[in-house]
Amino acid sequence: MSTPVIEVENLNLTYGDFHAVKDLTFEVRPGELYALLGTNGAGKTSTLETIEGHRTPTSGTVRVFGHSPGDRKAVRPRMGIMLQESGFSPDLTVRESVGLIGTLTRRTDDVDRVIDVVDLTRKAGTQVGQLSGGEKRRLDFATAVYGTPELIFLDEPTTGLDIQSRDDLWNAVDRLRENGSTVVLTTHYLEEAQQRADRIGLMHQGVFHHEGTVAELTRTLPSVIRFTLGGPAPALPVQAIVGADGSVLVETFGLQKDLALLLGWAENHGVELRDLSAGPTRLDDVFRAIES
Ligand SMILES: Nc1ncnc2c1ncn2[C@@H]1O[C@H](COP(=O)(O)OP(=O)(O)OP(=O)(O)O)[C@@H](O)[C@H]1O
Repeated sequence: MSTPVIEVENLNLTYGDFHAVKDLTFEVRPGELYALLGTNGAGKTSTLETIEGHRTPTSGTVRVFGHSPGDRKAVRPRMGIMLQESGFSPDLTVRESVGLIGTLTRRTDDVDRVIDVVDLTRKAGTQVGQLSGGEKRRLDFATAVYGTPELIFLDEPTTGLDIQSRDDLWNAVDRLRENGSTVVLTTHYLEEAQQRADRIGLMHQGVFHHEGTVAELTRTLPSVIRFTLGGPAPALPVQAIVGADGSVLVETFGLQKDLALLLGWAENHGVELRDLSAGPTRLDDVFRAIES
């Protein structure tokens, strides 16, 4: 098996008396998209900052490409970090800011190519202070694109982006992955993680509540069928929770069988199942199960 890009072993981080990350162990493999998710204050940022070399572990070890993250020369040029706020100077233009990424990371790329990938060509001469929120976010993304780094950190990359910009960003991420980049993602948009992550580490209060593929995470929970009844209807053929507004929720470990029963019942009685949806448990439900 190939060497992991990131290896975290028994990582502990404390702030004074507060134990923020507790004996965390995981690895990220080459080419993977790994999503680090969790409740507020779970310890995701603390963990990422340690991997990025900005924070020293209280105990435990972290290796990136087999090196300590503190070994800046060996590690820094190989990783692109899109923070929630990159802190580009408001007085610099987009082109000057993108050029700075090359200087800081010691990676090489064509500045105009990068500006084109993040769709800021029309704003290349505009000062950062005059960009909209979404345009600033796209400029932040340039830090991950510049020089096609082998390892990319995306910290809530799509927050504040409209749908078109979001799709563009994910297309650009797909291209980086085709070039072999490994991606570590944090997001509060669980659908994005569910659709794109190879594996997910779900943190809560400093430890992993779950770790594995999306399928592994959701397998332990029942599938869900939802629909709404427009009016009075005969007794349902399966166990369900029926709301006062006619909304129906069926939780089942036999999705195909129960769905067939419901469709047959609706057909026989001429009942319309409005807004019908059926599928495996979503990550949102896994989160709700943790928090409750
Ligand atoms: N510098 C610090 N000093 C003291 N406590 C801190 C410090 N940084 C973080 N913490 C605490 O450590 C815990 C983990 O914080 P962290 O920012 O890693 O969580 P997170 O999972 O990124 O949360 P969120 O989703 O809310 O951003 C929190 O309870 C936070 O209050």
